[in-house]
Amino acid sequence: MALFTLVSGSVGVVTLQNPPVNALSAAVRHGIVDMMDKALSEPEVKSVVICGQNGRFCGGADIKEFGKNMTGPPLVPMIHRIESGAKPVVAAIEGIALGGGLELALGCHYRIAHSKARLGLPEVHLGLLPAAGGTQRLPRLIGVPAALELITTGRYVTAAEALRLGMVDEVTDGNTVDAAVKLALSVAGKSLDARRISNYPCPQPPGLDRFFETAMQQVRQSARGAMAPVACVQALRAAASQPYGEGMQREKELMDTLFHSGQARALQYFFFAQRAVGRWSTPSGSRWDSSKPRPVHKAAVVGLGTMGRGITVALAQAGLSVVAVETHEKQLMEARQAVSGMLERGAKRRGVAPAYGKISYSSDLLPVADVDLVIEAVFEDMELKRSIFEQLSEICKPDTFLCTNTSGLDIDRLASHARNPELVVGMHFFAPAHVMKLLEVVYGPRSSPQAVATAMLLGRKMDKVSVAVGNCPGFVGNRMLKPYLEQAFFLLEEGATPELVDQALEEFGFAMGVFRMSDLSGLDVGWRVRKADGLVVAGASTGPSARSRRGFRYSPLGDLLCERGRFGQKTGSGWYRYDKPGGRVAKSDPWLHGFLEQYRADHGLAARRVDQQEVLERCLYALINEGFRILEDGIAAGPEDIDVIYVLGYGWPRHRGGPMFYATTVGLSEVLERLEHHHRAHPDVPGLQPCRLLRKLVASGSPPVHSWREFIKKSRSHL
Ligand SMILES: C[C@H](O)[C@H](C)C(=O)SCCNC(=O)CCNC(=O)[C@H](O)C(C)(C)COP(=O)([O-])OP(=O)([O-])OC[C@H]1O[C@@H](n2cnc3c(N)ncnc32)[C@H](O)[C@@H]1OP(=O)([O-])[O-]
Repeated sequence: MALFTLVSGSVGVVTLQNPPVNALSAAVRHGIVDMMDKALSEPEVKSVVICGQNGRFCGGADIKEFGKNMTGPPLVPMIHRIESGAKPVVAAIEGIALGGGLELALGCHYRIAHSKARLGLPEVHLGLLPAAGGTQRLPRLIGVPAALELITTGRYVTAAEALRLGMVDEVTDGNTVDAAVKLALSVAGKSLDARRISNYPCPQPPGLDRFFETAMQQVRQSARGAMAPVACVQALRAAASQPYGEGMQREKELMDTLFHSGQARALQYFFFAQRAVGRWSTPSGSRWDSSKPRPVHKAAVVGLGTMGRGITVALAQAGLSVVAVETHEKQLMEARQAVSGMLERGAKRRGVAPAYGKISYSSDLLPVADVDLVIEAVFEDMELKRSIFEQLSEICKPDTFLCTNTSGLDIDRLASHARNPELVVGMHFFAPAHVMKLLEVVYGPRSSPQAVATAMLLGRKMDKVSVAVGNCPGFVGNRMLKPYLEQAFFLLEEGATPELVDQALEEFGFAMGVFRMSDLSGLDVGWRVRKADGLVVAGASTGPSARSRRGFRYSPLGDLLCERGRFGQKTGSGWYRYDKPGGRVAKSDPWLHGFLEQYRADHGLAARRVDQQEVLERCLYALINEGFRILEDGIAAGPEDIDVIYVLGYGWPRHRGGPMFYATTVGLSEVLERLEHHHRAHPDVPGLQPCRLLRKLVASGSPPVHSWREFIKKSRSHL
């Protein structure tokens, strides 16, 4: 819908009305066309202002309409009508002008933005490109290099940067609509020839061909198989080398290749999945809309190792007062310096002052007595964490929330060492904690709905995407990682190499394959967990028991490397070798290949050819299968929770939607059939035995992913 009002005697104000973001739904497009017709035809109207209701200009095309038959007036002619009209049109940009919303503004003759507004063309994040003239008008307005960067990254710019780029004509701190009306009054009757962007020549970057070759190379490399960024470069190429009309035709052709693509569906699923996880629920019935969070103004972080430092920075950047505690004086000094550096760099990136004053440091726990919430981030050891929780229970206020950053230890066991177990939840951050968007909020059977709600809201305040998950070993992310890693080890035993496995996973879209990732995070991390689980037998022999644990297949390959001090990048060698300890560039290691051959010989294993398809099936389907078990156990409420965790925390390629969504693109019956195939070949590997929920979904005709939450609720009693 759109509203028309006449103000100051001669300015027609067209207001978009579609809360919460005034998306350009069919109804809104109808409204704009009708109100513009009215404004352009009524003689007393000399100029027009377009604005959005509720202090938001427009969030772009209505993404909810994409999967359906699109009706209503198309955007391109609607915007062309505004641009070619005889009366000046001013866009009053408050809050947001994104995607089709910015394209609408680019069709106007003038743009005024409020100083807090954000502008951008984020279509690439939805697997699309700006298809309402954005790829043709923006480069004509701000130049090809700047337009290319904004459109291929989809990043938002502040009003200040938009002014610097020439994207807007004015920025105001006051009432934007009033300022726009004032401008509209001042330009009424003036010629618009120089204000119609589509008539502008597109400035050519020097060495046009070279420029676009380089751009395409860089975009292909960072896209890792995503189609939309590549199409964006092609559309901008057309803008730089063809007349506007032909460029628009090219933009349409490219959009047609993207709009119905699997990648676009995956990325739009992921857009809504990130919003769905905020509507959390637990098997015990606690829910996001019935659990009232308690405000957290002052927090404490106990343990200032790598994670503790990142969490401290994220809290301070979110505006909280933080007490940062580290009992080792030397570590406290180093942490203080590191935190200051991180604050400074973060502040520079965001154009704000560093929040040094928000943090106070202490070498003992006493100063945490008055905080609202504590996040414990000490070394991953149950005994150490138990003593910290007991001390905190003595020192803290009775209603202080006690949270732990453990990446897999039993939350409820820790809660039993707290005075008020109901105030204990896990807040599992991902390294680097001040950068990674994901937060697993882990509730135990005794965690109160208010504790979960408070941690979820605090995560959002720290600009994280919080996902509520149940308590079990490894929670969701690390629990699914176990069968994924296990299969990778087994494939090495059967003849694969780390290079082959990693290449398959990286071509699938992961930033790093499983073995390069292990070298980065440190092989000793997994080794410690396997030791704690009683799986490691030092100096494993060559007999059959060496490759079996509790009756199931086990590969000691990772343990054997750790026993040789090969922890990965930090020691200069792991699955790959590096120039020096801490080196980042992985190189094939002849020693490792020799070691694998000897290992196979020692265990009577015959190497065979392993192809990329098998790598994907064994590693990804085992991970997905564990995802179904997690849904069956109620540890995650829905597939969106798992997919958001894997994309934001474990590098699953976003343009594949996440593990559970990906299973639907392959086809659940295909995933089931392949798991059965591999389980027949490896009956001693429970990770390959298809989960009952998967069988049930296939038996029910593989219902669409968005219906699984209800399906699981209904069938939980039978599972
Ligand atoms: C032709 C043209 O070239 C092409 C093809 C396009 O234009 S493609 C479209 C391009 N536009 C975008 O990519 C912008 C996407 N939106 C955002 O980035 C953010 O939403 C936001 C605008 C910065 C607000 O953030 P927020 O944190 O304040 O609230 P929220 O929770 O995110 O959103 C609040 C509610 O609004 C819903 N919503 C937001 N944007 C929407 C949109 N464009 N269409 C439909 N619904 C939308 C969202 O699902 C949520 O719903 P619910 O969960 O409550 O039911």
